[in-house]
Amino acid sequence: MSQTLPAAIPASVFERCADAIVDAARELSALGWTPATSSNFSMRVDAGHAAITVSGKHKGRLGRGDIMLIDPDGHPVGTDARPSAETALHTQIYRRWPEVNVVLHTHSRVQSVASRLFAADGVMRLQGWELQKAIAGYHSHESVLEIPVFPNTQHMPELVARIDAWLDAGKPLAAYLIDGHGIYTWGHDMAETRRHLEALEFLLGCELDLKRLRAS
Ligand SMILES: CSC[C@@H](O)[C@@H](O)C(=O)COP(=O)(O)O
Ligand SMILES: [Zn+2]
Repeated sequence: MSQTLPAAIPASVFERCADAIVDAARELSALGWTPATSSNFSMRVDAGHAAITVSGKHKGRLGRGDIMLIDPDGHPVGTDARPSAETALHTQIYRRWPEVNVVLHTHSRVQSVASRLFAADGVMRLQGWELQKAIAGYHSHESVLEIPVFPNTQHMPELVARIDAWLDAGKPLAAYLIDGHGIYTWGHDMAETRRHLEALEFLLGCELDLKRLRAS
């Protein structure tokens, strides 16, 4: 894929973003969280652009050429490559939080099973776990961390509207699950977003273990 950059974006800046995405994708894939071309990743490049994974590639085997530039509406910039099918979820996050610079979406087994198990409640309520403090803004295990589970759909505007409705109701949002699909989380930078994703994977896994043990 060839990427022409707008004059305002130095090649080194785009390449730094692309490399950070490729490295994270490879590591998350090695954990088994991106099976079979699933998952997508992005990073804000400047106020008017984000770098995002192209659609349909195996995320464990990406190169710099598999990362493309989009505008705030998710349209390709300087390339005819096709951005992630879920680009609208990334641009929504950048629109809603100017301080967010990275979005990670994965499909781990734990995330997928948890999304199904808590879909009927519409939310997964986490409380009492020390690791909740790994999520920005949560300072105690006693806090309540709500992870909504939105119904899956191939129609992104529907999903975007549900997420907007949650936020417009004034509810905090650090991540969300999509039923039978996976998780989205975000952060100020790659390190913070990776921390969120790892913490959530751990917390979801603990909740699943508890459910299993209590049922036995
Ligand atoms: C291969 S199934 C997963 C996709 O449908 C989708 O949910 C996903 O995460 C990856 O889509 P992509 O368009 O490659 O970003
Ligand atoms: Zn997905």
